[in-house]
Amino acid sequence: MATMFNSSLPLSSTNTTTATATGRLFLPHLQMLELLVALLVFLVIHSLRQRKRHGLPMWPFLGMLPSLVLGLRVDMYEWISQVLCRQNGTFTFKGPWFTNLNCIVTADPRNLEHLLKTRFQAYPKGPYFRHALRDLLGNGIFNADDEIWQRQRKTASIEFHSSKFRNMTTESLLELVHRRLLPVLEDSVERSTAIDLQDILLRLTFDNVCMIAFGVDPGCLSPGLPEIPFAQAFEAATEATILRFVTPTLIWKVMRHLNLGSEKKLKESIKGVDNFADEVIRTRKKEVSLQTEENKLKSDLLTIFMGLKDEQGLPFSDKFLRDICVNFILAGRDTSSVALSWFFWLLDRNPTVEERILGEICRIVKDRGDDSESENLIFRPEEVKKMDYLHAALSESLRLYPSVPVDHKEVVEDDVFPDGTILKKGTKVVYAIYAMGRMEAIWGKDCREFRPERWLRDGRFMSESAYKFTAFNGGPRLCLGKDFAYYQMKFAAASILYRYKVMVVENHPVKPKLALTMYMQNGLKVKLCKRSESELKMYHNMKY
Ligand code: HEM
Repeated sequence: MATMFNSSLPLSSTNTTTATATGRLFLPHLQMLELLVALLVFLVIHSLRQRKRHGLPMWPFLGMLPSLVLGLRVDMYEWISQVLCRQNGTFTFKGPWFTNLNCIVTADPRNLEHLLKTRFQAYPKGPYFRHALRDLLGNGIFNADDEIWQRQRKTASIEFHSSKFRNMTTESLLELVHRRLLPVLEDSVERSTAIDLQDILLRLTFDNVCMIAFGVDPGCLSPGLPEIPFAQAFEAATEATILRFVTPTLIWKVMRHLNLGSEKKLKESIKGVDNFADEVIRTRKKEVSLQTEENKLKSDLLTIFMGLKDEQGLPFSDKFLRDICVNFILAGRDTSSVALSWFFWLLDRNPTVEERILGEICRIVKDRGDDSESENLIFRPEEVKKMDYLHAALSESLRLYPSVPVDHKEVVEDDVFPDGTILKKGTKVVYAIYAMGRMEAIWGKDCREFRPERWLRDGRFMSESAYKFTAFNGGPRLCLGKDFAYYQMKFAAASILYRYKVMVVENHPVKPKLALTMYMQNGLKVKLCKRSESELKMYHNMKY
């Protein structure tokens, strides 16, 4: 037993020695582990406590990126709106240390007025934005600052307000709506098929803006809805350009140098855009040199800028002419169509608003005093102007679903916002237009309701401050196409609504797409139902 016991002693002593040695070996590891856990707990608590001060948790190295990623997975615009509401309208976003994602995000009308008007010179688009868009937009109005921007703005502004230009825009729209849009819609009724209204409206405005900028009609909105190489190249070029905003600058620059991935696609699609522009410019130059009567009557932007001289008294280069036209196409190609898509979706959910719009249209038609057949009825410009309720409903739709959901600037010297936010030179400023439409502090308790009446006083449309309703930007860079866009949307909407009831296909998923313009991610699938004469008569007699 003793032997057994004794013999077990050395064994047990060996065990103890081994255990002690192992313990000694493990102890530092255990302490390390404890230390790491403690550090982690401290970091989590510290990061989450930062949420109170900054609006979002701040993680070491990653900054606020994890919250942004979560926001992207749900609904980015709603996520920004919630953070801004919590932070009283402004917060500082801190990206990971290795990126250039740091920026100040604001939805405070006082700050908007400050950066868009009062201190306009201190808040240009800035080099970050300009570099990312340079390959596609060159030195065009949308992408220019200072004198280059000012000269284009002045010339284009004079043109946009001339009666010759206004006539051209209204006539080209009338042609497109009556010869192309309505037949395509009628065809869907006859065949009883659902259509993607967003796609059709995008085609309409693309053709329209090309007629305004280049004086040519690419024919996207034609029977059979053909694929047009220029439109496809333009679409691909904008999509590839947007990717630059989510890729670290150094990486997309290397990709461009090596002609890889999205940068390769961008190069190819820009070539497609340039080929089309070069051909149009060459042909127009020939026509201008022949001085034909038809040419003298042309009032598209290309023809107008061709007749002008630069500051040295020389004609503008072909590259500059191309930049001017491409920028206008980008500015006007999808903003109105996307706004109209959200508008028709909102009408589907708010039938009383639709009824009031129809009541207004029918009263205006009744005032004509003639027996215009509803099928062939063409709204006159003075009638479109009288449609105050429709104007209010479109503004309300843009308040909730602005075509440009966020915009941005870069401050060129140290500054302080009216709300006290301190900005260092070079800071990027994002103004959250979508969030502004959903702030109780700006629009009141019913800010999330679709209520066109908020825009009316005694039945007449009353505009809001451009720093509160920022869908068209404000200050010196206010959207140049604003008046035309309202005319275009009102004319197209009234022409459709007067003829058809637009019904969104049941269970069609509607959500915004993450892009520079707020498209509907899955388009807008609708079925149209023709309105009968008796239904229209009922609206003729409606009191509202
Ligand atoms: C619902 C329709 C529209 C909306 C919501 C809208 C909105 C805007 C916004 C937010 C900007 C400022 C963009 C920025 O500077 O970053 C802008 C600028 C501009 N828009 Fe519009 N737009 C619309 C339609 C149009 C149309 C149809 C045209 C032309 C035919 C047009 C021409 C322009 C131009 C040229 C600029 C640049 C102005 C400048 O920088 O001086 N827009 N628009």
